[in-house]
Amino acid sequence: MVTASAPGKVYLFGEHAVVYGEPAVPCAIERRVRVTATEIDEGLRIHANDLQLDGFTVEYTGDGESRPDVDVAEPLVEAGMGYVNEAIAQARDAADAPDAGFEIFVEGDIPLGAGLGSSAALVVAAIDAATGELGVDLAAEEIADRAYQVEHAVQDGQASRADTFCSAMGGAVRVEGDDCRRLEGIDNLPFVIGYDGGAGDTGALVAGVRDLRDEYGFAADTVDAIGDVVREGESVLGTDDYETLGELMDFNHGLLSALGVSSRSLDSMVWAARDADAHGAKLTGAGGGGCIVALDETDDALTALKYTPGCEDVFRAELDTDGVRRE
Ligand SMILES: Nc1ncnc2c1ncn2[C@@H]1O[C@H](COP(=O)(O)OP(=O)(O)O)[C@@H](O)[C@H]1O
Ligand SMILES: C[C@@](O)(CCOP(=O)(O)O)CC(=O)O
Ligand SMILES: [Mg+2]
Repeated sequence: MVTASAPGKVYLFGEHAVVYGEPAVPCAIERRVRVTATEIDEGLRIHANDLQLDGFTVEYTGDGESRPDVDVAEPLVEAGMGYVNEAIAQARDAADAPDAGFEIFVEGDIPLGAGLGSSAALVVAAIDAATGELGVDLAAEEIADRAYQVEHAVQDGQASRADTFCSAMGGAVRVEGDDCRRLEGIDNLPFVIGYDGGAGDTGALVAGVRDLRDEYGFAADTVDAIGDVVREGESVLGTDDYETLGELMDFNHGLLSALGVSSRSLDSMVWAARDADAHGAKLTGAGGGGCIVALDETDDALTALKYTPGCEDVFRAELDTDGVRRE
């Protein structure tokens, strides 16, 4: 039995545009998904108690034939199970053990579908735990690469390497196309997260931006402009110039909003944080619903968000310098 864990992340800058080759800077946070893998004779048995479909907790045998005993639409079940199935396929491939069976337990403290990268953390931890159980130790870079293949497959062929690289390596990272690197010397940034209790469908939101970009030249320009914001932000990263960082986060949110991926509750949390004099605030991840990230070293944004209608939870997120690790 091997247990591995991997962190979630917030995007300081650059989500969505990173799918089209612009740079992005995600930062790993101290919230994790833990996966325990035990080799069994055959098949795949998954216990994912955090995964609630219409109020049911799901347990199922991922052998391609049986399905959860719940009355929900097949596509929902497939979407929910796709990450673990594909991660285990990667682990079998990496360990050259195509027939290895697994019992998998998943649990974590990252809200699902909320822009904090729970999918990447799940896939990274699952690949490490399952290969570890088969006696194979993959380098973090290889886990990142295999986890990217999984997100790419599950998100219908549209994904960047950002979430999976960040989760595997930890810390603040910079991703531009296939060029992935860790950023050294980044101190803990004063991140405050607001969570509306909702979720967005990453695949559908990414597809929406792609369609806008195909239809309108100015939407393509908006994606390019996000890249410009990231490049500008990089020049002050690692300094204590939170004023400029915050201003650029605000700009980044405006551009994401123009691309149609914000929502009323995300906007109202962003404005609550700004009204409380946070340096800046933006949605994080795919959007549609879920989380915003604000930059504020005081308790003002935290307190304001606590009293913001539509904000269900608010917490500080510490930068996690550890990526994937065995527990
Ligand atoms: N703890 C978990 N247990 C089971 N499935 C999980 C868990 N964490 C994440 N997932 C999978 O990842 C999906 C969320 O991924 P995604 O839509 O990309 O949002 P995000 O990565 O921002 O959380 C969930 O719907 C579920 O399929
Ligand atoms: C929108 C995107 O840039 C980030 C998605 O992040 P999350 O799954 O919403 O945490 C997609 C991607 O990079 O693959
Ligand atoms: Mg995700």
